[in-house]
Amino acid sequence: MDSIIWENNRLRLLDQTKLPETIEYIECDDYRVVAEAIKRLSVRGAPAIGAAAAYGLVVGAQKIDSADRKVFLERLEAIAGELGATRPTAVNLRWALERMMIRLNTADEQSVEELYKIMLEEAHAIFNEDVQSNRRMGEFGQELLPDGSRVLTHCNAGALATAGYGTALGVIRAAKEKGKEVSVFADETRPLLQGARLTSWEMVQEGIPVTLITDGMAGYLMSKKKIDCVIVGADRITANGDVANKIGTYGVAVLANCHDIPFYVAAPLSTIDMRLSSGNDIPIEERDPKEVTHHGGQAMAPEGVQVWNPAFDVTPNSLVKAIITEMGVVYPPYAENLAKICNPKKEA
Ligand SMILES: CSC[C@@H](O)[C@@H](O)C(=O)COP(=O)(O)O
Repeated sequence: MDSIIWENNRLRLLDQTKLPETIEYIECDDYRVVAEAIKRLSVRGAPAIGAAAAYGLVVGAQKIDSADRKVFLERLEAIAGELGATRPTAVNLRWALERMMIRLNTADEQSVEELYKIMLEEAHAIFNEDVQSNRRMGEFGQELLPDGSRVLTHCNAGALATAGYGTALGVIRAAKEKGKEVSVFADETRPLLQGARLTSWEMVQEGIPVTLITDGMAGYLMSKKKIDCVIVGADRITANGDVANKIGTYGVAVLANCHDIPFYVAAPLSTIDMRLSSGNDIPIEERDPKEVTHHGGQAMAPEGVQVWNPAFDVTPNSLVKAIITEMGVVYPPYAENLAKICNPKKEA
């Protein structure tokens, strides 16, 4: 199921908040609609919000009524600022918008029509490269999964969270495509249930055996020796290999390490933020307390209760067995080995 569609010069985003019950697309005829879709998690997952924002900028350009290059670029800069402010943790959002603006600002082309064409090409490139990266990650990552592997995953790092195919779930799909029998345990992922609503849905669609558990069951599941490895995606990986991902990931990593189970992270280079030296520097989004106190419009907690609702946590590099990227599987020491793939020239 495509979550981001560009067709006839229009952007459509699958409304993931409605899954698995309803398949409904949001018609994005204004960049503000895209910004709102990112904020409310209609489109979500680090690479997906990067690609959606790149197309969102193109949607924004369609309504700029000036043929003056300078004015056009200034307005786009402001739109990029608004799109980029929607969610702070996933670095792919900023990465995609910066890439778009750099391409535009360094273009030799002068007319606004030409610039529009260039930005559309760049958005398509961001989208297509993400699909290719996921496939390559799948190729590399599936080698870590022996036949018969039982894999635990957290949140949703599948096709829905990317331009297509998936990061963590892409590795599992690739193993299946190689003829291996793989089965998945999916944490439901409180509070917004991306694991229950999206991961288990994607796995059912793919014909990959999946068992849904509540987040609190992961430790007991591991103690019963039912898990061979954990694979999750990431929203941001810092230069030292610390990993920000959906809240609850850190707990899963601690449990996996206690049970001697390898904990893998699958993420494209666009998720690696070499500007930050450690996970302490990652901005962690805090969301509406209602996401914790309410479910399906019904209260699950007394009115007035205090709530803390960070959407992500940081897993320290010491708990991460390997990071699966489109450039290969990276092992510790991460500071050294991530630098080699992210800044190949500097390191050569
Ligand atoms: C391939 S996506 C990896 C992560 O973006 C994913 O695990 C995650 O944490 C998504 O969080 P979300 O809040 O649903 O956008």
